[in-house]
Amino acid sequence: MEICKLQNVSKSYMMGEKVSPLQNINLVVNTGDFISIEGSSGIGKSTLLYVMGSLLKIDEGKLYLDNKDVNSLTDQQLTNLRAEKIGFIFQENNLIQALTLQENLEFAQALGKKRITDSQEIVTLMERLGLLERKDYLPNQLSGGQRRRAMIARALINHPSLILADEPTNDLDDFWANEIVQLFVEAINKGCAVVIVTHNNKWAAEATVQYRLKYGKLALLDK
Ligand SMILES: Nc1ncnc2c1ncn2[C@@H]1O[C@H](COP(=O)(O)OP(=O)(O)OP(=O)(O)O)[C@@H](O)[C@H]1O
Repeated sequence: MEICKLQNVSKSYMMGEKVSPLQNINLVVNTGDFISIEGSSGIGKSTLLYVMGSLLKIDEGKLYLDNKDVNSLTDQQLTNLRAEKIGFIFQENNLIQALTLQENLEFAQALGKKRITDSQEIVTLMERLGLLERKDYLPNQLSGGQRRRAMIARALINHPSLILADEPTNDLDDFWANEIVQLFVEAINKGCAVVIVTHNNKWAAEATVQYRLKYGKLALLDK
């Protein structure tokens, strides 16, 4: 099942000089896909992920999420679609600073498909991510790696159809990075699709489909 499609998508920034990180990009993400996108720093990987999640407006082309042309959706419909179907893992901390880790996850659940909080599910996920003993901590009281895992928990808690993860293994040692990849694989086996952006070849190679972004174009890498 197709969850995200980019059709001839281009995106530029104008800040004095024009930068065009995405030029005529075509990409289809289906349920069950595990896709990695590699590329050097500043090449446009985050831009691509933001575009895929419809968090950045594109200049040209079409974006389809859950088989819907995002241009045909109202802001509210798009907000609901993102909250219900997409789990974002940003490079920057997107946890709510005034809420504890547990409250952050409850808040995320309240915005999700079911719009109910399920404490058992939160406990199970926190346990898996080694965070249970930190459930009452505020985000800024967590270590960098714990905070990264907390951001991943927030993205996974609502069982999204699509996970868009920007450098998800940053701040993590090999043990936890491997655990995160395993969690992604389990989510994929339950019907999710995962797209990770990374400059780490080791974790990129865990994906079943690998792309490299270079000079505005996506190239498929041989496995
Ligand atoms: N809001 C913005 N306004 C102007 N230029 C931007 C903006 N966001 C990104 N850029 C530029 O677009 C290019 C791509 O940035 P992007 O963050 O997508 O790269 P990246 O591959 O994710 O980099 P990194 O691996 O370092 O995180 C960079 O040259 C950056 O300076």
